[in-house]
Amino acid sequence: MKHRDNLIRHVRVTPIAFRDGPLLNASGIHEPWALRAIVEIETTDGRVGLGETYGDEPMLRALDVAKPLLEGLSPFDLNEMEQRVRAAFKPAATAALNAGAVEFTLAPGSHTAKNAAKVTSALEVALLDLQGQMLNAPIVDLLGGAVRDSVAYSAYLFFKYAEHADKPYAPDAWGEGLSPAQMVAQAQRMVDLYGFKSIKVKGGVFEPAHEIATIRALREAFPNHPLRLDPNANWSLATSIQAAQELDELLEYYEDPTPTLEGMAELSRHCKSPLATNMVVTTMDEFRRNVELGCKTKIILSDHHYWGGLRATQALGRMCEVFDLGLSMHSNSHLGISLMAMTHVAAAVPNVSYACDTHYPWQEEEVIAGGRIAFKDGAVAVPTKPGLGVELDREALARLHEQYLTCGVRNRDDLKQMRKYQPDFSGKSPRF
Ligand SMILES: O=C([O-])[C@@H](O)[C@@H](O)[C@H](O)[C@@H](O)C(=O)[O-]
Ligand SMILES: [Mg+2]
Repeated sequence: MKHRDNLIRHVRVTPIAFRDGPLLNASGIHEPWALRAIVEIETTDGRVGLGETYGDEPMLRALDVAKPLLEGLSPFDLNEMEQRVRAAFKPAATAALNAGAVEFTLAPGSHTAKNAAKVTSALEVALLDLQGQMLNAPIVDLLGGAVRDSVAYSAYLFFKYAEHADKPYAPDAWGEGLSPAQMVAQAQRMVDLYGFKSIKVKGGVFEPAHEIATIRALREAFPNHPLRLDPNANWSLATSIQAAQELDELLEYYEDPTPTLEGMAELSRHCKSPLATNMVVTTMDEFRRNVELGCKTKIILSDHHYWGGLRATQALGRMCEVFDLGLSMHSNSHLGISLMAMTHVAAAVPNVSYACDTHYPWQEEEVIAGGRIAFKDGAVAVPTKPGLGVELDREALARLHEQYLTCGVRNRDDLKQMRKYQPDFSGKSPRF
């Protein structure tokens, strides 16, 4: 049988909800349940390719629209799949879908532009998984082969409460993380458990002075670990400039302290730390505008989930090389299928020059067979099994789907959740 004789027979999307900690951020706080969608693409010979992506309602609807687009394709038709998805999700087509049925409303506002990229990515990973299984090769080999044996991740610290306001299950093992000393303890635990060699702090939560004090405490406790702070654009330009005077000595990079590309460009004139982003350069259009502004935002945090997939992330890597920009990797609450996809692509992009972000240590539950993916010395070994290298644990999938059905969360809303703790929480941004 020729590889192209094997066609796509069925696409299944299963929304899941898994436990997530009370992690604080600029918008508010994580809800007790994080949502993802597990994509399974089945071929005529009975193989199943896996993908993992966002599980909020607009994404589920977008995937519903995308399912029939795979009809008649082979897992090797990535370009044709992408063209079909682009045609179905270009703004006019999206408007028509939205007009057709109110409940069809896809991702709102500026995110509309990302619908095609998000859908392409979810499908591409599952199709690459199938290709790898058919060719008996890991995905990284389909991307040109690994340039490293393992992919380094950073310890991703969050200010956090000890437990959720709603108390839907027993508190996690991490305890409260509010004071600088508690954050040092959180970092120590994460470094001890996983061996991370870089540390990132999710900021934009407390007064900048408190977050700077936390970074100082971490610097003292971990003199050799590069440190990053990410206030998620919750600091005004003036606050970011002022904070830079102290942070410049302490940070490996200063991630999205202030909103807009223009704000970041202005900030760059007043600080020494390189500026990194996953907020102001999220599409090729924004990439071009960053170039027009003189590439003042120096490090791009790629994320295959919204950049359009693994091959698109490789293309982004090339673009960063051309414009002499650094490259790192962003994450959101995710499970092992995503971690594997991130690891394959990071292994195939030579200029991923920083340890990548991952929320994985915060997740207790899994949907893949064989237990949690291991970190050694802060890194995940590049998989060598065919395809993604992971299989679904069907019982776990059923359990996490049941949690989705009963948890009541349908769209992530960190602000609404925060108001359960602080009813007058404004959600104003930038707040400091
Ligand atoms: O999980 C969070 O709270 C993060 O704030 C996440 O939503 C961000 O997208 C992300 O981690 C970031 O680096 O901005
Ligand atoms: Mg960020």
